[in-house]
Amino acid sequence: MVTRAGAGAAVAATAVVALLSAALALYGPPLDSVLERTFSLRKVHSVKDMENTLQLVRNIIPPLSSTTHKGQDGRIGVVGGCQEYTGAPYFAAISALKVGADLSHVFCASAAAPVIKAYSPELIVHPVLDSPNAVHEVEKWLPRLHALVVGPGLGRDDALLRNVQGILEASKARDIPVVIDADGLWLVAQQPALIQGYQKAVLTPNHMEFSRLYDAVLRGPVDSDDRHGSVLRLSRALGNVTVVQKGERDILSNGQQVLVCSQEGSSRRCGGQGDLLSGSLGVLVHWALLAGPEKTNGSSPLLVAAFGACSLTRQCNHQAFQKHGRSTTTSDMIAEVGAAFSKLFET
Ligand SMILES: NC(=O)C1=CN([C@@H]2O[C@H](COP(=O)(O)OP(=O)(O)OC[C@H]3O[C@@H](n4cnc5c(N)ncnc54)[C@H](O)[C@@H]3O)[C@@H](O)[C@H]2O)[C@@H](O)CC1
Ligand SMILES: Nc1ncnc2c1ncn2[C@@H]1O[C@H](COP(=O)(O)OP(=O)(O)OP(=O)(O)O)[C@@H](O)[C@H]1O
Ligand SMILES: [Mg+2]
Repeated sequence: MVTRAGAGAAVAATAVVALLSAALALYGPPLDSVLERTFSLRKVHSVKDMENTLQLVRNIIPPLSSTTHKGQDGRIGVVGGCQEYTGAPYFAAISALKVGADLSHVFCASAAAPVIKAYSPELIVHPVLDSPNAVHEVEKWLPRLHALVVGPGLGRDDALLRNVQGILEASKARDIPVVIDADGLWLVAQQPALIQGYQKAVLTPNHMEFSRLYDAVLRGPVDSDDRHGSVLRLSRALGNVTVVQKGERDILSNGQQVLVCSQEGSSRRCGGQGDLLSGSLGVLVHWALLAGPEKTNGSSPLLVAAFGACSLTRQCNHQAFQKHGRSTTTSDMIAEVGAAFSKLFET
């Protein structure tokens, strides 16, 4: 952990922490009161809160043990990858493995499959997403998967999106946690009802994806002076689905709590960093739900998982930038996952 490691101010990480107890009603108290309490707490407790939230992340990480069998620490599926985009699903799926999942599957369009297979012998790649039986082909794997990451490199082809809609519906019916990113968010912006109220969904929009979703769900533009309120409002409007708005600081909310992650990264903004985040989050969501709220001290397991994935991605970015500067790419960041994970979580 950075502060304990003595890096002190070199790493600015801030979590604005849990505001309200689990006893809150579904839609919680008025927005203003949540935000007011968020910021008054934050002024006083930011560094302590950061440390406390990272401790909650540590609590959900399963210990390595000689008695666990292959698969127990996570079988993750990434739904994405088309003719244009093969890097994004690879980055997400390999990140899940590097964080500690045992098996990582990619369900992609047929044109993307040989390319993704050639990047890595470690991934299990299914060329099914553009098949007429796509939903069935993915559905038969669902009982063996702990979490899905939907959207990296998916593209916006209507036929593929229709199949992904079916896959999302099948996943919800089985109560499988889903992280929705990239073009998966495009689909959700067209049909918010797809994830409305699904408590095991986490959305990870970047700046543009957030604006699009906000506009689709709340029928108005984002107030750029009020990012925290905007994230809280979107989460509530979606029925308390967890939302992670990525940016200079990552803002996370489940409509009841707001967390802020400003773990020090770098100024390098190469493509693919968000894929590292969503792939890592797939594993952490599984671990957090397995651990349950007693390990997260009453905080939402999904929020704790999301805070962990944001901190880890930013720490990877920081470490890679120290070595490679302007030439840093997402592959350099993935090479840092092990060391970044140890630094943040294995103290
Ligand atoms: N190597 C690959 O295969 C990669 C593929 N990717 C895929 O590319 C597809 C499209 O993703 P995009 O992220 O481009 O989505 P969008 O097509 O919604 O575009 C986002 C746009 O927002 C802009 N933007 C980002 N942050 C901004 C900010 N703070 N202020 C203003 N503008 C901002 C970006 O420049 C980009 O043009 C997805 O399927 C995604 O997964 C990306 O993940 C990158 C890597
Ligand atoms: N201005 C910034 N300063 C520091 N970190 C940032 C900044 N913007 C984004 N990040 C971090 O970069 C990571 C990816 O966020 P980004 O907004 O680039 O996602 P994305 O556009 O979905 O990426 P991708 O190219 O993979 O699709 C997140 O961990 C986020 O915290
Ligand atoms: Mg993205």
